[in-house]
Amino acid sequence: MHLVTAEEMRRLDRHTIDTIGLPALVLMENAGRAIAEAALALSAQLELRGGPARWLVLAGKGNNGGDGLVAARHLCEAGAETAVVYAEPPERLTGDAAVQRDALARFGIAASVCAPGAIDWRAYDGVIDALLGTGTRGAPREPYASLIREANASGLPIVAADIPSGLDADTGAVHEPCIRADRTVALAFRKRGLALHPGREVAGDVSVAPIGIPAWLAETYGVRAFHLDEAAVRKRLGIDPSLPRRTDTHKGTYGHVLVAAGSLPMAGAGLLCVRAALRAGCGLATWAVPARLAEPLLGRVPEAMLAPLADGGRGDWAAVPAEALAALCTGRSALVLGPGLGRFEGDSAWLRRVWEATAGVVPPVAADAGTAAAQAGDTPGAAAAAHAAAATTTADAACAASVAAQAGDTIGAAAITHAAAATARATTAADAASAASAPARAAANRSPKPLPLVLDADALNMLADADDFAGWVKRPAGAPAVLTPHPGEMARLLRCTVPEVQRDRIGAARSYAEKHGVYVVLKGAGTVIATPAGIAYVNSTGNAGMATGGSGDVLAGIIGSLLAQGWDAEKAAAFGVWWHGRAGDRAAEARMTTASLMAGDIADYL
Ligand SMILES: NC(=O)C1=CN([C@@H]2O[C@H](COP(=O)(O)OP(=O)(O)OC[C@H]3O[C@@H](n4cnc5c(N)ncnc54)[C@H](OP(=O)(O)O)[C@@H]3O)[C@@H](O)[C@H]2O)[C@H](O)CC1
Ligand SMILES: [K+]
Repeated sequence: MHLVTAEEMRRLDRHTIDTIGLPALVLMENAGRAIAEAALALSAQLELRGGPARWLVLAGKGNNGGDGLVAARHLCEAGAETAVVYAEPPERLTGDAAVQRDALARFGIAASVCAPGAIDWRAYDGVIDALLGTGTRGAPREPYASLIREANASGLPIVAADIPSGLDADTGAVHEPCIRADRTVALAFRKRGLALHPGREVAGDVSVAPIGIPAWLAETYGVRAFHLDEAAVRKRLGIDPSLPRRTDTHKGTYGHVLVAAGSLPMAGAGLLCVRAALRAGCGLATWAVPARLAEPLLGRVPEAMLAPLADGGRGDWAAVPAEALAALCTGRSALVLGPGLGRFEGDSAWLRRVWEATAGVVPPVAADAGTAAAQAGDTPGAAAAAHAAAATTTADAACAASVAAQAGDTIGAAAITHAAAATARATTAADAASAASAPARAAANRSPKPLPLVLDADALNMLADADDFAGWVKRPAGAPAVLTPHPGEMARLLRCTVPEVQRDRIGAARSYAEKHGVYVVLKGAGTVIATPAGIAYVNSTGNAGMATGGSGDVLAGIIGSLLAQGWDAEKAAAFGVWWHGRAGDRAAEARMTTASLMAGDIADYL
């Protein structure tokens, strides 16, 4: 379940040898035996030509090579025809690997030294790659490089010891050349590079073999990266993926998510997000949209409620005050903001007001009436009043009234209805404001209730453009922020390049999460989830068919829905990502090719 770096592995290795007292040769013996067992299991599946399986072990000069030599012995004992090719003259082997070299010679196993082009690959049924392990630095040099190329070209099944030779154990970067394994037997712990792309593609089926290093040692040494598979979902996150429910529950038990998403050219983003949120189990979902979109969207998701926000007839968010959205948050249990939102003038400051309102801070409002109400501590009232002040049409003022009403704020609603009437009488915006301000000012003294927030898509670009993010209010424990950037958005947030993000995805997500106290979901193959406490998960589910428009909107809806159901952010983000990938895999299985996958299919297979 843990994902370790080469350096962490060395420390765990040393502790086991020096403090626990298991000799390194014991670890190597266990390692080699596990590799041999994996090879034998693979032979059992292969259609061999009748006789015993013929295995070729490629051995480097380090301990990875030593593991291979042990595997050769066990294969031989199990009746397989086994030969060893050393990448370097065997006298260069030292320490435990040299012990194994000598034992191998006395065992009577055929061994030769590599001469590029001299191996008759047709004489074997499979290859054990024990050339390079966690001691690799940079791209394989000769003669390792030639052996790797020949092994790949042989078409024989390859079992890699610990990692495929040529793979960067820490980052998942694949050097040229790199072994393309059918199976990898990771020793003691899965190395990070086996979970991260592109390393994951060259590793084949990965299994983790216990070799005598206790799993708890990883915790002691502060290993805080995890492979997110079903075992981790169950054991580490403590989640039963069938999400059983108590019978004596009702829709109110499962939270109410508010999705603020969609604009004229991208209304579908909101549609996907809301549908996914409902499929992910929230009791209620409200979809806030620019008012112009409301009518065409009526009935498209009959299970969700629509909350039209006065938009001056534009069909986008440019004229929607942040306070109007903040007002809608009252009575909701999570907000998803961003899918299909678009960009507009002053949007970073707009986002800050939503951020602060959802963090429990009274947002500063533009209009006098709003300011007065805000000073009275009445956010929905303030928002409604500000909204009304900004309203220039009867329709917008009426829309503001509906916002206040939906927020459950009857005083604010009354204020706005008042304002709407004022506007309808063709009075000025100032009249509307003053009509609104009195009742709003009289509103009860109460602080806005903080709620969890998911920021996706353009909301992330707004955040990236905010020069003052470090100064934004820190979110209280019950109102975490989950950010779901793709690598481009992550690069903008970190002010670096996409290749820099991709070179160290765990580091990128983790550094931003720790610095800003947020949860980061860095999307892409092997999605990384990072927490403010420095814990990171690398997801194991999903497929390339999910690289399609709307897939991220579905994910944001799932995470928002889980947050609305009261899940803590680490579980909501990690399980949400795993479930999203799992649904994508199930959807792909139902089609002829992953290429046919559409984002809506993912929501359908939740
Ligand atoms: N996990 C455990 O506790 C155990 C792991 N075992 C296995 O040991 C390896 C790590 O072994 P190590 O000896 O540290 O390293 P390698 O075998 O990977 O590499 C050895 C030498 O290879 C040379 N090297 C490094 N980079 C390159 C390169 N790019 N091209 C060619 N050669 C390279 C380097 O020698 P130099 O002379 O060049 O410095 C290395 O010394 C681990 O992966 C497990 O398989 C134990 O067997 C059991 C316990
Ligand atoms: K290897």
